[in-house]
Amino acid sequence: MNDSNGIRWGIIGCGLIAPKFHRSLLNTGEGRVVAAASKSMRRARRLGDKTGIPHLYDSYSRMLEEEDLDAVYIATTHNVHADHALLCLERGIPVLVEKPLTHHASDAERLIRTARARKVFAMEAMWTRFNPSSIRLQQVLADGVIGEVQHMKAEFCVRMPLLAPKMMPWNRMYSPRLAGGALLDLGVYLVAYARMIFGRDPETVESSITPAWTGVDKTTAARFRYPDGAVAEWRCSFREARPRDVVLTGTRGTIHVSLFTGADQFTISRDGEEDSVIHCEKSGFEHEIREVHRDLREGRTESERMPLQESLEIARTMGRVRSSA
Ligand SMILES: NC(=O)C1=CN([C@@H]2O[C@H](COP(=O)(O)OP(=O)(O)OC[C@H]3O[C@@H](n4cnc5c(N)ncnc54)[C@H](OP(=O)(O)O)[C@@H]3O)[C@@H](O)[C@H]2O)C=CC1
Ligand SMILES: O=C1CO[C@H](CO)[C@@H](O)[C@@H]1O
Repeated sequence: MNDSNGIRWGIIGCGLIAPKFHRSLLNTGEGRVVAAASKSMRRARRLGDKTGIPHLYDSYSRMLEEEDLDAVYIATTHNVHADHALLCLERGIPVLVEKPLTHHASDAERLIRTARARKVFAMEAMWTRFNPSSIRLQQVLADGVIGEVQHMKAEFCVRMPLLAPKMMPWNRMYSPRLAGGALLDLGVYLVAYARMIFGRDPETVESSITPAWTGVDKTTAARFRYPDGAVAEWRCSFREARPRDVVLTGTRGTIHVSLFTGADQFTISRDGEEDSVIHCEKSGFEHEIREVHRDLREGRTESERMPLQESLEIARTMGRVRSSA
């Protein structure tokens, strides 16, 4: 499936995140990006100049036809993730699809049906789940260090200007056409986090949404209730620069986790004890990329840590957040 230089990746979508994926892949030492495609040759060349990716295309399909790729990283806007993943899956090419897997749950169903029918690997790039700190946190929770988790409070805020970046006609973040908005861009991490912590879908969903003038949400807040009485409350926003934290409260203590900045550690607090800081290996895309490589080498068509069914449930829960506001 790969040559002596490792797994051969292609990239669809030559925007901001593409060079980070390229760099992280090189850091794994397990593969390289051999081709990248954009709707615009100018954007493809700009990425090529930055990264040295050898083959650049202004057509996604032409790249898929002409290149011998082991996997494709889908890094386009949320509205077209499903279409671009399907372009690959229908040709039998595995995909790592940037979050959120799709805009609507119905598109996720379509994508998953095709991946399963063709027996081709597909995964949502929920990279935070593969960070060593997330894996360690799950072990700590499973060991009952803070007892049963009763409450999750999470915020992910990133201040986003409404101005269009130079190369784009309109900033994707605020565009309804491109499936922008804080929920799809940031809130998806928190919905996925709640799914990881509580291991199931919420029984009830309450939400409130503050729209930007463009129509997409600039802030979304929600409360999830679970059948055993546990509650997850979270908020995501393009209006504020911070916070980006999670606090888990269990029957025997609390855990503070930083999302993104400082995500390499978490702090456990228990009554009558000194706080203990658990330090973990550095976070980054490298962990999810290595996991994809392992899955591909071992012939799996889904990730055990980020299965497609879970991505579908996350997409459905985001639909419930939108409809309950
Ligand atoms: N994991 C992480 O930490 C991050 C993940 N992401 C995710 O990665 C994906 C891409 O994000 P990012 O790179 O920031 O996005 P960009 O705004 O940089 O755009 C990515 C690509 O989408 C297409 N696109 C963007 N704007 C427009 C437009 N106005 N009209 C038509 N096409 C457009 C272009 O594709 P083309 O070049 O093919 O024409 C562009 O290269 C998203 O799913 C996002 O959520 C983003 C940032 C961080
Ligand atoms: O996934 C993401 C992580 O954080 C970014 C901001 O810093 C977001 O915009 C992005 O889509």
